[in-house]
Amino acid sequence: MLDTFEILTTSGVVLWSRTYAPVSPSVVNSFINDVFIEEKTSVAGAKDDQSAASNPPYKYDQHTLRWTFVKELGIIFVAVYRSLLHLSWIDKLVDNIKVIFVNLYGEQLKRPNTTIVECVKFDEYFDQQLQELEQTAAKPDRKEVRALEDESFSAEEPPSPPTLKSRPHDTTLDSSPATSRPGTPGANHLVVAKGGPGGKMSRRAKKLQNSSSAPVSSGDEGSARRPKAKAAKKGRKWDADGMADEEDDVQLDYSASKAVASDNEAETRRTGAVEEVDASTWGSTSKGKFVLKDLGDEVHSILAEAGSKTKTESTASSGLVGSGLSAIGGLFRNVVGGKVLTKEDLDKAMKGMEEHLLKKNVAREAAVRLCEGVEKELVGVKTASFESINARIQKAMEASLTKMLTPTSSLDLLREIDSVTAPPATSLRKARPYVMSIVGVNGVGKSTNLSKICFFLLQNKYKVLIVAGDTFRSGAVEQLGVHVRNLKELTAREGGKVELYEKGYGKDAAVVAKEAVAFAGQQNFDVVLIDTAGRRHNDQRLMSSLEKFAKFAQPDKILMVGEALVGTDSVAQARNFNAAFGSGRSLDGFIISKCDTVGDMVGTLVSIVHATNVPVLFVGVGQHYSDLRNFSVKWAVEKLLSSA
Ligand SMILES: Nc1nc2c(ncn2[C@@H]2O[C@H](COP(=O)(O)OP(=O)(O)OP(=O)(O)O)[C@@H](O)[C@H]2O)c(=O)[nH]1
Repeated sequence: MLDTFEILTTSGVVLWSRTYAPVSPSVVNSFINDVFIEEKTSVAGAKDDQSAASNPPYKYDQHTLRWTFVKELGIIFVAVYRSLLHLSWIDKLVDNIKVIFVNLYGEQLKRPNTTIVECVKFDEYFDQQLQELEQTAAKPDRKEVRALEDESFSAEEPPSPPTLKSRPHDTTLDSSPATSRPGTPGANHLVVAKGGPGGKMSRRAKKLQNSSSAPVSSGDEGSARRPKAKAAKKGRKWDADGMADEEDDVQLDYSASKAVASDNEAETRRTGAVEEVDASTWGSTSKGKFVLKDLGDEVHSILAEAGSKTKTESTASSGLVGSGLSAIGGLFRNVVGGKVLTKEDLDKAMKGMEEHLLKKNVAREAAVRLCEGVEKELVGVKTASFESINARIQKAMEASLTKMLTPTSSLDLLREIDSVTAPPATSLRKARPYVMSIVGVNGVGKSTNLSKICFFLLQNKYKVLIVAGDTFRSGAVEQLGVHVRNLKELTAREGGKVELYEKGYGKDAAVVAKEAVAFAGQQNFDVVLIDTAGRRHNDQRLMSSLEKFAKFAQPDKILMVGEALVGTDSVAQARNFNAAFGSGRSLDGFIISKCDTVGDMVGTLVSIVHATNVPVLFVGVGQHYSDLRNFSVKWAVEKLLSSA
């Protein structure tokens, strides 16, 4: 969609760029020449904070350029795309990127003798914004399609996932080449030299560098830019006895999957993906440890801060995303101020709120409970004016959601692990490995997210044993083996260590898990991560084996992976898994996977927390090892309350 984005000085020095499709250098050159040198399009009167939408688009050679600039710093932000396309979000992207970049590097660039500004981390911020805005923009299309296909569409249907993107510098989970967006060459993480000898990189030089490393155009840029569809994982069907209805009688032949694995490995080596992992792209150190960072929160707070500075601009016109509370406020226009609110006054508004939550994929029973909480908060409140009612309503909704989603105890995983693997000298407990197991229905992302957690632990230098506890589905052990090989390569230089414990197929998973935990103790592993077979939550027989599993493996933590796009089934899934481990044992947390595919329809996490009172620990936001985030209540509330 977007061909290239550049941040450059008015004299043509590229500070940072991201290229998705080759664009002739003459496009941006002539833009700079016409607009900033010859001033054919006047910028003299342009203000520092002029938004991209206020600047006339520049068109050249079938390309449209949307731009803005910061006069004080002499920096231009320009997005280039094919004129044939209509990118409704492009102005917002340009404006938000300007705000973020200036926030991050503005002060440095203002210093008189600045010679170097490291922009390595800016890739992440850019990706976050691009992904968020693309997803926001994709929503109306989905609705239109649904409206055409089915007039009676209900919010409980899972949304069709938007296209997935590859992050150029991330490590792919499946090791398949990241073809969707050609990677920005490493040198694009500019070391900006301002005034330093030999430090400047001209835009032209930059282009040459880009073109030498960017993939050759196929001549079909449209398709080249479209992410390659990933073959959907085939869900295994179970019969009444808990056996798979296919392949059972077949001699399991893993040669094919092994071939796939080695192909993937070869591809990984060829692309160098695993070589290029950079922990700083997703973790930040805290007391010497990496913590999962919440980029969305950070970006939103940068944007919100910038927005609050611009008092004259309304939230919508400031180009900020995620300003959902005001959208909800609209539901309550029927409420008048200056009176003590009664249940009757609020009835209509509560219905509107319920509908809104249903559209966000929140299960009905959870939506009803949330509305009750808000209503309780508001009945009896005396308000002076409409505005204050509005503010109270927004606050009450936010409070209700926040209360529901906020865990009641600390979820510091690393501290928990340390307390088990290295108990204080005064403790009577002996050091032992920390055991974690992952459960869930088929294909939700158990192995993938287990691997993401492992990557996180390896970044923190833990010694991890991954246990192939899916002794049932053909290929499951080999798939986990591929993850382990990738993780090994990734962390070879980091100091962490990971091994696979596997006993093939057909064995009792509970026994394998127990033996693995004992093995981990003997071999001084810090953490044992046990993968388990996917199972339907309403399959009594398969679910009952979880009780034995919990008894044998004695996990410190049992996490269930739930898909963000699952819909109303999430409540039953969460309840059944939570109850499957026998008396005295239940789930310890959820990982909500595939959040990147649902935009702001993140209601599933509300539904499952409501159903179980078990907290969400992590969210999966993509198909890379680094695409795991700590769950942020603020992030979720913002998404849930944004306009549907
Ligand atoms: N977009 C996206 N895809 C994900 C995410 N997590 C997992 N996936 C994908 O979901 C698919 C299934 O993931 P697996 O980890 O194999 O799922 P599983 O639950 O272990 O599958 P079974 O073992 O068959 O039950 C894979 O294609 C993953 O790449 C995520 O956060 N975002």
